[in-house]
Amino acid sequence: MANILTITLNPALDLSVETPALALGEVNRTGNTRLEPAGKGINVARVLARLGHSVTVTGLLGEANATPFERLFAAEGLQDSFVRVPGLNRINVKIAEPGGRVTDLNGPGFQMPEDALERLESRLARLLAECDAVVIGGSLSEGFPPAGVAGLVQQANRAGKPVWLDASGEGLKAGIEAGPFAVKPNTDELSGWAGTPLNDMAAVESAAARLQGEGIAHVVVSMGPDGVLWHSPAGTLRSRVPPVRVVSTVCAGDTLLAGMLHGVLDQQPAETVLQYATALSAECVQHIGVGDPEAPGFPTLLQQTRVYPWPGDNNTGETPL
Ligand SMILES: Nc1ncnc2c1ncn2[C@@H]1O[C@H](COP(=O)(O)OP(=O)(O)OP(=O)(O)O)[C@@H](O)[C@H]1O
Ligand SMILES: O=P(O)(O)OC[C@@]1(O)O[C@H](CO)[C@@H](O)[C@@H]1O
Repeated sequence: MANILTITLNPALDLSVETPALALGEVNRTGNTRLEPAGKGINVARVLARLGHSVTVTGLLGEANATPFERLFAAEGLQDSFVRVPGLNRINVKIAEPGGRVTDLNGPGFQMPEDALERLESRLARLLAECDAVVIGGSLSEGFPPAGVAGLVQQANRAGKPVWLDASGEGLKAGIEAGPFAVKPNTDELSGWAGTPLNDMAAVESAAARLQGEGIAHVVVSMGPDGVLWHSPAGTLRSRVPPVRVVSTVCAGDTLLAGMLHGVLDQQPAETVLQYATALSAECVQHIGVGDPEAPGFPTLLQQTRVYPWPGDNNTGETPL
């Protein structure tokens, strides 16, 4: 198993709320609610640890409400190497309605202190020497320069460590220019990068190919209920998820990324990698929180997840392997 470093620049406490159909402007009586330390890099770390990897979490962590994060890291066996900064980590609200509609209310996060990036870079100098791969996930806290993401990617590249990037907006653009090993945009993020709407598979495919043309080995496009399109050096594959009862799609992209990284590091056949990671993300959407490879229903989901070469023999991509 591998040593993996995940970087979260803007952690969050996720307040997940399951509610009957939301009535805006009314008092809504909710069902299950949960407050849990999160943020993309931390979510990815939790899945990787469940898959047996040794994981160090770093980035910037607001010290004013760090305690629940520290408890989670201890409980999940994650090595805590976060740089503490003054202020509060944001609270992100996730409203999950019947039928699987999720509304995210994501806050801006703490104001980044001037010396924080430098402190993080010097922390990374040591951490990079000890890891096999790096994940950079999520948005940037207030004042964090997008060029800082590029700097982190370059630092990892210089250390010879593959970077898996799951950012958005300007952070994603800057990170891509620095040449990560892999990126995992969802369709909206890919569309933002490409500067064009992606209304069908042909448009998604062509934007993903352009992105890979920037010198990125692996482009993993997550397409919600439409599965995944994966451009790798070995070719292009598409996966489709089995029908599942969706409770919350939050963390599905992080679970997918963790599953992909797990399989690629393990040098498994590409079809196996994508099938496993897609099935794990489908497991994730059936409950609040990250995907669970030990869930009783997971073997069935794995069996039902289809992987196809893209485009397929008949140019529809629908020929199962
Ligand atoms: N409604 C759904 N039904 C089944 N599987 C789903 C559904 N939504 C997402 N998934 C699975 O999870 C993967 C990741 O989902 P998505 O594309 O929504 O990621 P994301 O937007 O990055 O998510 P997040 O940022 O909340 O982690 C999809 O590629 C798919 O395999
Ligand atoms: O605001 P960002 O950093 O883009 O996304 C943050 C976030 O929505 O991503 C995770 C799900 O992927 C959640 O745990 C968290 O609240």
